[in-house]
Amino acid sequence: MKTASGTDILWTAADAAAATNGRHPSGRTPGRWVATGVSIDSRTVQPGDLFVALRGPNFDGTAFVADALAKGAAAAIVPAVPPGLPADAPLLLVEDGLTALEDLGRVSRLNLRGKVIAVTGSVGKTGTKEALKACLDSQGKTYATTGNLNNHMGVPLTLARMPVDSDYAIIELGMNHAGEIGPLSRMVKPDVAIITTVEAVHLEFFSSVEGIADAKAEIFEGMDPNGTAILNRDNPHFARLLAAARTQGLTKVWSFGAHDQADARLVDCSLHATSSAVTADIRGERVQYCLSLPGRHHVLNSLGVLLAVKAAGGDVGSAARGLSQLQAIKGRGMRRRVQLSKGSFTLIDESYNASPVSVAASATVLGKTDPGAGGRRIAVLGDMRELGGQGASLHAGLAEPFKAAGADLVFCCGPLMRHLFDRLPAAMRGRHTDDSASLAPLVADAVRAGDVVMVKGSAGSRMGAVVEALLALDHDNQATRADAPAMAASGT
Ligand SMILES: CC(=O)N[C@H]1[C@@H](OP(=O)(O)OP(=O)(O)OC[C@H]2O[C@@H](n3ccc(=O)[nH]c3=O)[C@H](O)[C@@H]2O)O[C@H](CO)[C@@H](O)[C@@H]1O[C@H](C)C(=O)N[C@@H](C)C(=O)N[C@H](CCC(=O)N[C@@H](CCC[C@@H](N)C(=O)O)C(=O)O)C(=O)O
Ligand SMILES: Nc1ncnc2c1ncn2[C@@H]1O[C@H](COP(=O)(O)OP(=O)(O)OP(=O)(O)O)[C@@H](O)[C@H]1O
Ligand SMILES: C[C@@H](N)C(=O)N[C@H](C)C(=O)O
Repeated sequence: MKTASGTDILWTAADAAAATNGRHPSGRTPGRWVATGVSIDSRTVQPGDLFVALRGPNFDGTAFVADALAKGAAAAIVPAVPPGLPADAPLLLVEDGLTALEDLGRVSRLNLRGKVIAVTGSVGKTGTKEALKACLDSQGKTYATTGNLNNHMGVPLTLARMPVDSDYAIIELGMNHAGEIGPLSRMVKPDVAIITTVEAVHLEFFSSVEGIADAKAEIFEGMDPNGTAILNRDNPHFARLLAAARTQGLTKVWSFGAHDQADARLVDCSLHATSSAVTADIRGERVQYCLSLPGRHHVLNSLGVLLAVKAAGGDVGSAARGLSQLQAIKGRGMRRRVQLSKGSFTLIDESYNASPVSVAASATVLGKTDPGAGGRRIAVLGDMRELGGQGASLHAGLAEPFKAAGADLVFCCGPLMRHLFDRLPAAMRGRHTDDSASLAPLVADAVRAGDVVMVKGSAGSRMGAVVEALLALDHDNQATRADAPAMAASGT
């Protein structure tokens, strides 16, 4: 159903009331409103949204209903009637806001006519989700999780916003504790589920990486036995995940990787500074493509993407062409050329998140990127969070990847990164400070024309401050994307 201007109608008053068991506070019928979006935040609500009031650690969303309606929200779902609203305000009264959001999500999923591809894994969820979207957009109406909305609120919100006539829905599932993915999977009911990889990420609430594998395997819990599980054949936990899929009754378990028994098998690849040329065999179909993101890790993720496209009934050749159009996004590998008074330097912004495996992968990409004349390879690193008792050793262990990558200087901030800093050869040590705010000006002072500067850290380390300080050096404040042009490329 669409509005007169062609926008998808996601919810009518009657459908939302039926889904949530909600009622108008007056006891009358829920009214005649329609919603073209769903929001849980009055600060970003859009005209036509259905605003769902959640209770959080800092606020009670009910307090923002009037604001949401004033901004054009079509209606609000509330656990209590906010004071001061007219008696005919478009409200649905429910027991609990989050439960109502989950109800909307579940009903939306049941009504979907297309295929759902769910993505989890220790790293690469968002990248894989974005790649799937780019691959499937040309093949049918494709809907995907926005950004990183992957938790117990983000996933039902994502489902509640899903147009039910989508041909493909790509839903990201995240966790940092056991028992979180299972309920999300039962809500999402994936037709195809990918586990990108299992690594020491979010270790804090697990006693072992095997525990993380088991938590990721919960993604099978919501699947029908006819669904397809897609696993990383090169990962040491492959056998454990395969066994879990079988226990869940799944018969179709496909794998990807360089392993010679992988269903999507890497045949050949050459890695360059900003892209890779890949030849792969996807269940007997030979494809060659240019992947416009650098690093072997992205090459391996792309095999999982193509296999998922195949499992969802899409066209692999067309999907492979989509992989040449991907662009790294802010905080996740976006490259900028920053113009100084004389010459320029390249900034690789990886400030969104960090874990041992992803920092090591970024070090390799830094190593593949040749500095310009007189330039150096510089890494600027903030603490990797949520690693529990192994944090110190996992930070120190990053010295080897940066040495192997030929990094010239490493700047660090945060108490955990001290362990890496102390492990580096003296010549590689830039500076170490307590936090990103104090490191930012030191890095800005040190950088010079020709340098390649990679900035990475967990979100909580706020490495965006360093990125901002480097962008502020731009001579005319017009730093340009530097994903493809003019970057020096080196072969494998
Ligand atoms: C509920 C919510 O969305 N909160 C966001 C809000 O927080 P804030 O502190 O302002 O308010 P409250 O939560 O107390 O507010 C209650 C509601 O009131 C609304 N509200 C508030 C003020 C106002 O003026 N108007 C309002 O309407 C408010 O929107 C609430 O609905 O804003 C913060 C800043 O923008 C957000 O950070 C906060 O988001 C929370 C943290 C959240 O979890 N949001 C999800 C929708 C989500 O999916 N977020 C993802 C990040 C997911 C993530 O971290 N994933 C992990 C793995 C999962 C781990 C899991 N166990 C977990 O702990 O989450 C991963 O590694 O990927 C995202 O934002 O990207
Ligand atoms: N297979 C992989 N191996 C190692 N690093 C990877 C792999 N896939 C992606 N990465 C790196 O991991 C980091 C996070 O990527 P991405 O945002 O896609 O992961 P994510 O699982 O969505 O993370 P989060 O949920 O914590 O936001 C990036 O630096 C990315 O380059
Ligand atoms: C913010 C969340 N999506 C995340 O990525 N967390 C890890 C710990 C990080 O910030 O590196």
